[in-house]
Amino acid sequence: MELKIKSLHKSYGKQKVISGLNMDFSSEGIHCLFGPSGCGKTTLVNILAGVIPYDSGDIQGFNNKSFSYIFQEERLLPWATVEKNIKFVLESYNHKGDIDSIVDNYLSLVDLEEFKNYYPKELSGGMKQRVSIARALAYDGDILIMDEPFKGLHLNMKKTLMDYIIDYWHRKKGLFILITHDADEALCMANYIHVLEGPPLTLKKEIVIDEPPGKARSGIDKIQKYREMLEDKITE
Ligand SMILES: Nc1ncnc2c1ncn2[C@@H]1O[C@H](COP(=O)(O)OP(=O)(O)OP(=O)(O)O)[C@@H](O)[C@H]1O
Repeated sequence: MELKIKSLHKSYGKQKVISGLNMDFSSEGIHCLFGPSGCGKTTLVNILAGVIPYDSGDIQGFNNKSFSYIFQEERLLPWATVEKNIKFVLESYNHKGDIDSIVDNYLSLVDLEEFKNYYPKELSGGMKQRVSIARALAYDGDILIMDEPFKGLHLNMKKTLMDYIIDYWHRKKGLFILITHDADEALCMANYIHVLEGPPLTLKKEIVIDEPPGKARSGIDKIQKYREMLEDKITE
């Protein structure tokens, strides 16, 4: 399946955030966008998901896809309970299946079953982030976009969710995009790491991990090799 960006341009006023970017997401896997704060990663995934427009260029293969999107900020509906926040998305898109049990399953995954009747303002930042993760996973779109999904989460919860998302990829396959600043997260989850800089957003290097998503961490020697490649690229 061709999933490509060709000669993409995007400016905010006079600031060129993306200027002639070419990237290829056609290979199945977890693709990590790894780059410094402000280089344009969120702008790029917002364009891919159709959240914001682009100025010019060609985006191939993304138009007819549905997206599950874990936004960097949790974007919950303030007037709806935790349960309704997830149900609302599933019902709006005529999700097939038993919506009540889907909601319960994902609330259990993020350890929030007891908070299903709470409103967002009654939750901590990390709890809101977990609702947002549950909502995106429950929606089960064609492409999963995760913009710093584990920021602020406790280590155990982060590990549970990383394992879940890796298993989920192995069941579903296709394209998952992970934005992170954390080399360990990138190395643990991804099999393609696009090392970026900017703005304007530029692809500095693509590291292909010769293992399926999640598998590189099974051997310390394996992960070390890729860590050295990644650290080389950061310090270059
Ligand atoms: N809506 C907007 N209006 C104007 N400028 C924006 C807007 N959104 C982002 N920018 C600018 O575009 C640049 C890239 O922002 P973007 O959020 O895409 O970066 P990022 O790599 O995702 O950063 P971070 O890792 O900190 O989330 C930044 O300089 C930012 O200030």
